[in-house]
Amino acid sequence: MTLSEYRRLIDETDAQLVALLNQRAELVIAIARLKHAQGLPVRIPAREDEVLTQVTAHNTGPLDHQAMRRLFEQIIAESRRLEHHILGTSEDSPPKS
Ligand SMILES: C=C(O[C@@H]1C=C(C(=O)O)C=C[C@H]1O)C(=O)O
Repeated sequence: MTLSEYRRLIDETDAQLVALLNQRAELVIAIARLKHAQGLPVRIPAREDEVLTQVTAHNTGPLDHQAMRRLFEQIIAESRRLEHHILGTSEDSPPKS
């Protein structure tokens, strides 16, 4: 395959990643509203650990577990940011009652 053909495949893969990340973000928004209604905080460290454990369990490379973990730590951080944006809260404040 040529360089431009590989780059075309990268572009298509990136488009799929963008769609999947936004699909995940829609789920995060739904969860944010449910947690807010139940008086739960945005950040649930035990759940974040579970997500990261599952991600590395599914990972078969060539990205190593640490690389995948760093990527998902960033995704989770952006998810929390989105939740706060949707709820009108800040990272430092406790959940609104
Ligand atoms: C989406 C949630 O909210 C936060 C974001 C998480 C994520 O992006 O996976 C996990 C836990 C929470 O800190 C959740 O509680 O499930």
